[in-house]
Parts: sequence; structure tokens; C-alpha cells
Amino acid sequence: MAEHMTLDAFLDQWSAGDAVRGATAATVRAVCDAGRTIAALVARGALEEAMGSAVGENAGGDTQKALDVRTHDILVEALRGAPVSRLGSEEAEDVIVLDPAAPVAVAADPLDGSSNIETNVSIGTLFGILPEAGEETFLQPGSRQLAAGFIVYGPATALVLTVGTGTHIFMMDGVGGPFVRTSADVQIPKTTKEYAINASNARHWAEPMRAYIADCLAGADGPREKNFNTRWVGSLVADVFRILVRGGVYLYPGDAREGYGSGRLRLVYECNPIAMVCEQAGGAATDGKTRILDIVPSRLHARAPLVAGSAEEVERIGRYYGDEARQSSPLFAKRGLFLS
Ligand SMILES: O=P(O)(O)OC[C@H]1O[C@](O)(COP(=O)(O)O)[C@@H](O)[C@@H]1O
Ligand SMILES: [Mg+2]
Ligand SMILES: [Mg+2]
Repeated sequence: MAEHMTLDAFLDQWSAGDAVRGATAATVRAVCDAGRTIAALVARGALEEAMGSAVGENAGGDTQKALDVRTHDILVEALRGAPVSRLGSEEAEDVIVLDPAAPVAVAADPLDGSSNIETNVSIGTLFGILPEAGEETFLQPGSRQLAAGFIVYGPATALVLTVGTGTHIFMMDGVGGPFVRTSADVQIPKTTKEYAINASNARHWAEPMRAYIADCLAGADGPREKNFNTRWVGSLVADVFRILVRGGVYLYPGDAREGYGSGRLRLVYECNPIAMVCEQAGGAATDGKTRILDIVPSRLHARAPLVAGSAEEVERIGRYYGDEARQSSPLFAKRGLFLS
């Protein structure tokens, strides 16, 4: 097997001679240091005391589990040693100021997939690195991210990273070991027969999402003329890792439940890193209509609907949303959606 490149060598090569890139690279290394520590904790499962026990509530109103808080603390500690001005974390209501003179900032979901902590299913850490811009730092659209990615703590601990030169996958080589690139310039297949959605919310969806899923479920006899498959891990990082490897779409639409008008996921530290990773892998990410990376966040913890993955499928779903007016017609349900 050909010699794989280490993350360090990759970052050195990319950042040589450029100060902001150098700071970004150092920050990615710090996030990975935190990731190594978290991976070791996660690998001990139930041997680690009460990781899944509820300890409070975060800024988004979600129950905070012990591991959510521990991973947040580990990340803060790791970033103190990096050239990071501030951290916007899912687990802290307010922005945490680290070194105001530093050139880059980090937005992070320290522990993604909290509902899977005790189930021995993959969970992860999501991050986006932004240029420091004072109070406005986390109100910059995702298109301004200098780097983004996530670490998945699964059967293998894997880093998915983009610094704007494609999306690359690195594996942690042994507990606490170096990250080594195993896939360079990953390409998400443009078309797919697989979607990921929490279908238990179907009765709360708006018409475009109902129509899209109904057309998928109709299979080979329906307008899509092919049979679809569902996969839903319930950890965004794991669902998107699968999509990077074999295509598909991840869907978390807005729905009619209280507080879910813009879905569940947070724009700045969940949707934006995923969107950059997907786009850099030849995929796409929208909120149904608008490109995720173009949305200007209203606040650090703002939510956004997410449709991400195979480019042609994301584009097709956009047509269902574009067709919303027609769908509200009573005749529509009888006719179905023959969108090609
Ligand atoms: O429980 P639901 O509504 O299906 O939502 C699952 C989604 O919520 C998340 O768990 C949200 O992330 P957190 O675990 O960081 O809150 C995603 O990882 C996942 O895809
Ligand atoms: Mg999350
Ligand atoms: Mg989280």
C-alpha cells in the first residue's frame, strides 16, 4: 500500500509561508488533540462514569449530558494553546473569549449525536474555523470559513477535513496516534437512492418534504422510477460520513413542532461545517431553497433546516420547495409530483 500522508505533513504543506493559514493549521491540530482525548474517553464506554447522564440544559434548550460538558471543557483547554480568539460552542450560551489578538475563531459542537452516547453508536465533534471579526465573528456566513470538518468516534476514529482544497479523510492510527490520510479529495456520488431522515416526524413536515419522501417511498412504480433505501444513525457526523463514502442525502427540515420551525440543527457549528465539507466533496447543502454557506446567521445558536449530500438530489429537493405554491392546491395531492 502506498505511503499515506500524515495530517501534520498535509497541514505543513498547505500552510507554508502564510500567517492566517499557519494559524488555521495550528487550530486544526488543537482540535485534533482534543479529539484524541475524547476518542480515548468514548472508547471506554460505560467504564467511564455516567457519560450519558443528564446534567443540565444548553443554550438551545437541549438536555446537556455529562459527556457534552466534558467534551466542551476538553475543547476549551486544547484551544487555549492555539492562536484562537474566541470559541462559539453549542454548550455555552455566550461566546468564550480566549486570545482577542489571535487571527482565527472556532465554532464547535463538541459532542454531536448526544442521544447515542450510551448506545455504542458513532458520535463526533464538529468544527468550523472563521477569521476573527470581533463581535461579528459568528455572524459571518459559512462561506467565510477557512477550514471545517468533523471527527467521528466510531469503529475507527476518523477526521473529515477541508481547508478549501477538497475534502479529505484521515484515520487516527491507534489510540492517541497521528491522523493519517486514507482518502484524498473525496467525491460524493452525484446521484443516489438513499436518504437519511427521522421519519417519525413525518406528520409535522411541510408539504415539500412530505411530497419528496412520498415520491421516494413509491419506489420503482412511482415518479422516481427507482427503489430507495433509508439510513438514519441519528448522529449527523455518522450520517454524513456515510454520505461522503457512498452518496445519499441528509435531511432535517423545519417542521410544525414548537421550536422546530427551522429544524433542529444549528447553522454556525453544525450546518456550516457540514456544508463546506459536502461542497468541497462535489456535493451540495441547502436549507431546502438557499445555499447554507450564503445564509447570514442571526445569532450564534440560530437553527437552519439542512438538506445535504449528493448534488443532484439536493437540487431536486430544491425544486419541491420551489413548487410549494402548486403543492398547496387541493388537486396536487391527487396528481403527485412528477418532477424530473
Ligand atoms: O433526535 P432527532 O430529532 O432525530 O435529531 C437527531 C439529530 O440531532 C443531533 O443529535 C443534533 O446534535 P447534538 O447531539 O449535538 O444536539 C444530530 O447529530 C442528529 O442528526
Ligand atoms: Mg450536533
Ligand atoms: Mg452537541
